[in-house]
Amino acid sequence: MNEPARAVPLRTRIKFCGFTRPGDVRLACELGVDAVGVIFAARSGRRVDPALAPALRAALAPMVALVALFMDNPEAEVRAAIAQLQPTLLQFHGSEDDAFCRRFGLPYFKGLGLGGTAVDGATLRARWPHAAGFVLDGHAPGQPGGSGQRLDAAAIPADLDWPWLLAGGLDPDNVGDAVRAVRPWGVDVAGGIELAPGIKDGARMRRFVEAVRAADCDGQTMPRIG
Ligand SMILES: O=C(O)c1ccccc1N[C@@H]1O[C@H](COP(=O)(O)O)[C@@H](O)[C@H]1O
Repeated sequence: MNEPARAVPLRTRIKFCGFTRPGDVRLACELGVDAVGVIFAARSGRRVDPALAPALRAALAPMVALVALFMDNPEAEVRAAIAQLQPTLLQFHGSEDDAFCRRFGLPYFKGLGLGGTAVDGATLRARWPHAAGFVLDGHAPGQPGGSGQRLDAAAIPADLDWPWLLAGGLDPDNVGDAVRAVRPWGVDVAGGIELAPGIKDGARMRRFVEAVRAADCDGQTMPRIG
């Protein structure tokens, strides 16, 4: 008899965010991450000038997603950044509504600070019905991400039946336990793999990926086919 489908993902997706150097992008791709993020939010120490974006894109390996991150940027800025970076996905981390997020014709993730709040998955899906996924961060609503604040597992909407990334204060030493505890669809990290804002640390990137893959192997059973 077939075993029921598991809600637990067999492989946790990994997004590394806040790249400013092509060499760091190249190494992240070699380490096997699913996505690399470039930040255009004004309130970020990792903000990239759109003129530097083509060099980051050129460093990307085939089959790795490229994410452009915004936080309440004017539409013209979003369009200019998209033209330079040519991302595969957008991430909006401010007060953007669904109509704004979808007007660029690319799939988007909505980033949300859930610190000190309770929200259910049905509400998120109703507010951003075209979101390809959500990034759930530990900082307070309205604040920029990349703050290093952990997300309380109790704040994760139990009914969210859509791709979502766990974010906020993850690093190579805590990500394995975080994955085992909440089994997110994916994880998203900026500060925990850096030497300084926007300057990635190769050893930390490698240890982060290894910790996620080790957690993926724990307690997982492959679904039986046929
Ligand atoms: O990283 C930033 O500077 C940033 C600024 C504004 C909005 C979002 C931002 N980053 C996002 O937050 C997560 C978690 O960051 P951290 O690991 O806690 O440092 C990061 O991956 C981005 O998606």
